[in-house]
Amino acid sequence: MADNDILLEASELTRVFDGITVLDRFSFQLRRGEVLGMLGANGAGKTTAMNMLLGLTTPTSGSIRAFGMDLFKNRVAVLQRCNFSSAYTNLPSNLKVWQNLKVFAMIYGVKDAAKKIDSLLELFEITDLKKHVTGHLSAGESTRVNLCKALLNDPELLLLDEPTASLDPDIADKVRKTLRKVQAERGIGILYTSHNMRDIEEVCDRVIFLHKGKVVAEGTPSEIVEKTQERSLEDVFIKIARSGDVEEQAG
Ligand SMILES: Nc1ncnc2c1ncn2[C@@H]1O[C@H](COP(=O)(O)OP(=O)(O)OP(=O)(O)O)[C@@H](O)[C@H]1O
Repeated sequence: MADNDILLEASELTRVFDGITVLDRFSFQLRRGEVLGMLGANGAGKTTAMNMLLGLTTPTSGSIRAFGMDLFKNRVAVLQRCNFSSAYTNLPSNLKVWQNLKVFAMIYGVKDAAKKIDSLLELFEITDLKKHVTGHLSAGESTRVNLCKALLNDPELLLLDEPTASLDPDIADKVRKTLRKVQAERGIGILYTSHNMRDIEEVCDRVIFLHKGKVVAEGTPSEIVEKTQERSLEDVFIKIARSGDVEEQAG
């Protein structure tokens, strides 16, 4: 595979907080056009890893390369080509939805921002929320506004932290399909966390399971289920969360 197919590469990322290792030699590669799921129980280290990949937390050791560049030495150049959305981060609450998106569009230097904002609101079926005050939105509405924000700069690399966490099943289904469509059309690489295994099976090409900061299983969702001889990805998740590992069965 050509090196420029690798959008993001974490090598031996380790983070120690107060003497406790919360990320332990975590390595992975994310390729252009791939959706990689990062799974693990509460406290497994996913948010710590996401924060490092956004340049917000420094690793105790290890390195991150994005688009072939060292993240910490080329933070601005890297972050211009990325974006991020989380169910748990809020946009400024006093602005209307379009004002918020306009501010981000200006920060990102988006050309023809009004048209871009309208097309993204339409994509996530929230055009009717354009003039609503952001702080008055429901959790699911504000999640979709956040996703609009995350696509404003046409990122090549997208970090999504539980993007469907607050969505009802109908909207979650639509959002998954929309994300998959946009991702396939534009060849975006996505790192995706979720506690919803349906989400993961539908959206992710490949997954990594973290337990106490260590990678304990890796592969396509169906490969992992087959190798571990569990009944479903959800069963694999529960097994790892409770016993810390899954045995891979031979043959
Ligand atoms: N700044 C910090 N100082 C000390 N400990 C921290 C800090 N940030 C995270 N931790 C610890 O690191 C571990 C991993 O936390 P992290 O938030 O990365 O887990 P997570 O996999 O995202 O969990 P969840 O699914 O609950 O969001 C936890 O035990 C947490 O308490």
